[in-house]
Amino acid sequence: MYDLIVIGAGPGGYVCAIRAAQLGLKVACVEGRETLGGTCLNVGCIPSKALLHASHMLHESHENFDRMGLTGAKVKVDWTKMQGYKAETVSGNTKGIEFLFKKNKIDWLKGWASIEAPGKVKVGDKVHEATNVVIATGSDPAKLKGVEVDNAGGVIVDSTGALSLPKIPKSMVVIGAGVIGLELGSVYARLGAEVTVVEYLDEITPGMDAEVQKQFQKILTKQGLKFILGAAVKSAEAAKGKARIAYSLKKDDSEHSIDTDCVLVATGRRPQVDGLGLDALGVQMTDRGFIKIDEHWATSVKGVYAIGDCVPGPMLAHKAEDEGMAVAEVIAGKHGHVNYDVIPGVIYTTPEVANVGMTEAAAKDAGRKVKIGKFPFMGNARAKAMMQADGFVKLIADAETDRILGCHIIGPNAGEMIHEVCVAMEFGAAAEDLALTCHAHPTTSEAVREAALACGDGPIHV
Ligand SMILES: Cc1cc2nc3c(=O)[nH]c(=O)nc-3n(C[C@H](O)[C@H](O)[C@H](O)COP(=O)(O)OP(=O)(O)OC[C@H]3O[C@@H](n4cnc5c(N)ncnc54)[C@H](O)[C@@H]3O)c2cc1C
Ligand SMILES: NC(=O)c1ccc[n+]([C@@H]2O[C@H](COP(=O)([O-])OP(=O)(O)OC[C@H]3O[C@@H](n4cnc5c(N)ncnc54)[C@H](O)[C@@H]3O)[C@@H](O)[C@H]2O)c1
Repeated sequence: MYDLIVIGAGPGGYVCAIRAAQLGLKVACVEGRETLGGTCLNVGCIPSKALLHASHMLHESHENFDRMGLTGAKVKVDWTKMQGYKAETVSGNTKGIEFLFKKNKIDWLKGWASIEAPGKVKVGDKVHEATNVVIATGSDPAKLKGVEVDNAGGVIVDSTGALSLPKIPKSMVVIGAGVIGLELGSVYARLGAEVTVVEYLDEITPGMDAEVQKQFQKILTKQGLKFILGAAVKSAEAAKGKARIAYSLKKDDSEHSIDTDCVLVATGRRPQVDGLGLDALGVQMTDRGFIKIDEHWATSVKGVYAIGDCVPGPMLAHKAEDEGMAVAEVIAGKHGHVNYDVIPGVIYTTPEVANVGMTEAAAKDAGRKVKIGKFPFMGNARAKAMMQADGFVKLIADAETDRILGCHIIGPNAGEMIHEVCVAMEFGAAAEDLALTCHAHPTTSEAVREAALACGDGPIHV
């Protein structure tokens, strides 16, 4: 008999299991994959960042090394070796979780789970009992009507297939200008593919600050990505190692097609709850197929909780991790807490794009009077030395109280820099608090301080 069985060992599930064990509970975690770590470690965050890193290095060597006085033979790509580097990065991390499970005395129940009744989890032929069950089964790529994904074929693929293509395609069409489409589209553009992104909406990265969207699209276009916006994909068909994509433009309903070597379908993800037996158990779901939870991550069935990508909210590893820790605290009789207003989002392209809190439009829609402090990386010495001075920091503060409401960064190290704003927001800081904080020189973080100064008497370096 366990105190807790967690179903799914992604960032939500494995973090929940570890925290619960640290709090003294007897814990098991069920995982059907061969390795722990879920989507994120196996076919998501980690392998994509390995390919982004390697392809960024290649791009630097081709585009910037010579300008820095680094000359020599042109660096070439060994795709098999790059895949090996990616696999090693993944296995280093998944084995790390296995070690942490052993260290914390968490039983890994190998196989696919279903919930027979509250407190009864079936894995294979065996039913395990627990006082509490946490569902952390994550998400899968969403299907697109008229487009059949075949990852093994390597022509029409989703993100999982795109991480392991048999060869670098000469051309690629990405359906969807969201995070996955732009990260993996960037990888293949840097590796030499001609990449065209077809997006249904009139702008890229829906939900992001409008100024960042425009600048981001401009920079990616400069890097060679082509964009077809306001276009609804109707079908994609594979034949003889190639594919034809048909789409219509929303503005005039005109029909078009593109022939390409590879199609990446990146039109979002959907919660993965099949086979768990939630219907029979009476677990209430939302209209969009997510598990309904209350403010303590409890489902409608007593003793059954849910976290991560299978519940509403941003589909991000760190959001899942935070919920994992919080629900473990709740189950252990403590106070779990997640501040959903301060969850950063990062796109790991070059430059990186990072945000936290409200966009300018959202703040205004909510009836807030705002001050905007903007600072371009052109005025930042470190960014210039790194040859990455495109982009800016945009800080949004309440016009009356000066309290920070949000921050949007496009530029070098944006994904690291955003955290000083997250901490400031957690402490309820004003823009002036950031402006008065000494920042080391020369760092890209100085741009955040300058944006905060821009909310007051003005920045120094523009
Ligand atoms: C290409 C890509 C790149 C990404 N990059 C980032 C990034 O850089 N940063 C970021 O924050 N997010 C990123 N994400 C999103 C991130 O991967 C998810 O938000 C995160 O993995 C969600 O964690 P989770 O624990 O809820 O679910 P998952 O990681 O999906 O894990 C769920 C686990 O449950 C297992 N499971 C499912 N059903 C059962 C069952 N019945 N029995 C047993 N086991 C089961 C699955 O096998 C899986 O291992 C990326 C996603 C993709 C696809
Ligand atoms: N760096 C990160 O944090 C990171 C990286 C990768 C994935 N993720 C997470 O994974 C999830 C899925 O990512 P994603 O990029 O697949 O989804 P997304 O929701 O970010 O983007 C999907 C895009 O596809 C477009 N689209 C939908 N149907 C279309 C059609 N028929 N034709 C053309 N365009 C269409 C949408 O308008 C949208 O812009 C996201 O929630 C994201 O948070 C995060």
